[in-house]
Amino acid sequence: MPAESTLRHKLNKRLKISNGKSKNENGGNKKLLNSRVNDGKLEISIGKSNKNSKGENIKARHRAMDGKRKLKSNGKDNIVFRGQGSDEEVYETRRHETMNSDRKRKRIYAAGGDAIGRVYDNHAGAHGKKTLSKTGFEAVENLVQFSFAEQESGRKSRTIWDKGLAKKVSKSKPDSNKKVNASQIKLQGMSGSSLKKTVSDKKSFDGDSQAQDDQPKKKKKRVIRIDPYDTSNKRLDDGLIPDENAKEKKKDMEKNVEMSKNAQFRAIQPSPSILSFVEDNLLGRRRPIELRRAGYNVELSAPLDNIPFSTSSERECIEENIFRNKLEFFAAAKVSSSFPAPDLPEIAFAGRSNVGKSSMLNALTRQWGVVRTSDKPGLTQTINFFKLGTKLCLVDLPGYGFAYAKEEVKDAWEELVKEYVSTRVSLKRVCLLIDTKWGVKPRDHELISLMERSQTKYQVVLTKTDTVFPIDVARRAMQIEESLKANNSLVQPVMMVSSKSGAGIRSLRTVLSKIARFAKV
Ligand SMILES: Nc1nc2c(ncn2[C@@H]2O[C@H](COP(=O)(O)OP(=O)(O)OP(=O)(O)O)[C@@H](O)[C@H]2O)c(=O)[nH]1
Ligand SMILES: [Mg+2]
Repeated sequence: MPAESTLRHKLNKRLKISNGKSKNENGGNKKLLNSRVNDGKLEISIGKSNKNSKGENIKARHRAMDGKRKLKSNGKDNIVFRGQGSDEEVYETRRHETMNSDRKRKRIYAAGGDAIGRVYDNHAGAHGKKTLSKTGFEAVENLVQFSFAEQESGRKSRTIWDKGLAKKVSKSKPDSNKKVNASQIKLQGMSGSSLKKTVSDKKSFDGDSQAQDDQPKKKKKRVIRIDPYDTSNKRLDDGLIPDENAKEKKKDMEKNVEMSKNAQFRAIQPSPSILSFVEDNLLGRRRPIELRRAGYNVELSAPLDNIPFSTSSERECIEENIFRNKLEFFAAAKVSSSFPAPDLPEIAFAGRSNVGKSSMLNALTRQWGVVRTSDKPGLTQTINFFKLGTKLCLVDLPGYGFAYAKEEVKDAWEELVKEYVSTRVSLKRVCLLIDTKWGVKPRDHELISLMERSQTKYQVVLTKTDTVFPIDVARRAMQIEESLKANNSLVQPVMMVSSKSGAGIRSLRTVLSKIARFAKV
């Protein structure tokens, strides 16, 4: 072992060499201020002179040196070597038993090539005065050896002597100017978990030491930063924001469901027969120029029906004789007991309110104004019976679903309609009107299942086809045909009409006139 004076000299030299940064910051030099051997231990004082290079007094800051890079020691591993100045840092821990019991919290920071040996004993108290046990002294010696060895040889693996225990620590290329962050640290025999352990060990040690208890403990203030826009930790019943979020989410979900329904609808491939029917009858939204090119008079109220007005002479143009007859209202019923005698075959028009039932009667017979219509749902509130000549009766039913009427009144209409379609003996066909835009709704399904049960023949008629594109008319027809394929009472195919443009009306007349021709009461 080198003489005490030699070591003191070397350590002092190292402290001065390493002091570049501190000097810049504080204007003072760190050095071994004092040392003495006391009771087999070397006591050293490390600090800065109060004078800078110009000779002016400055306040010494003992712990300022590389303060950011402190590594806390613990009770067991009470000496830490820190290598700095190359692109890795080396930590060496010393066993607890190598230290005197009252010298447990010693740390040595060794700064690699520009090694800074710092040994301090918190127990010693005063700033600047550090005591070093003999073993600690050896550590300093080893540190000096290590630093010199590294500088001189520049080896790729370095050896640290620590009380006869040699440890090899792999080292990448030495670069004393490069700063090293903690992630680059290679620690032999000390994993992250053991690092954590050192902290807890330190705590337990603190608990044992009476001297440590005497010292006031510094509590770090925990700063909690709250992000005002982050509602992830908010309780649901905390306020309005989560509720609003929930509502928005619900809306989004509903929108997604709606979107997926739309996507499903757009994926429907109509059959060639439906597509050709749509084109032949000029169904769907069409531009006037298109109708003109096809030979229709766009000045007429329902140009595609090609019949200008509703005078009897003009009605002679209707292909089907039965629809040339005058349409006459003869009975209205609010209850089943008010139904007229079932003398004529009846064709009824059912569907949701405002779907266009009454308008269809007018369009079929070309007699505008006989059946009252309105854009306000719920106009027709009774079952209205109309004679068409002496061979057929057309029945206008009240609508179901949304209507401007009281719930109990609407329920009564619905019950009346259900009773009529399921019990009326003279009823030969129910035209179930479906708005092309909206398709079949749950109330429609209710009526369909009722007609299936009562084996009432029904015909699906898509209305208001002029409000959607031709392809969507075809898709809707295809969709309904597909969904109702299995129903026995359904009369195929699905009809498509527009009372406004007159599209498909002639085809519907043809279908219905056959019923009148062959039906027997
Ligand atoms: N664009 C368009 N509008 C139509 C068509 N058929 C009917 N309408 C309109 O739809 C509205 C309702 O027509 P109505 O015939 O009264 O309907 P409804 O099914 O009898 O209604 P309720 O009697 O309330 O059940 C009216 O404003 C009509 O002008 C159509 O083919 N195309
Ligand atoms: Mg009506």
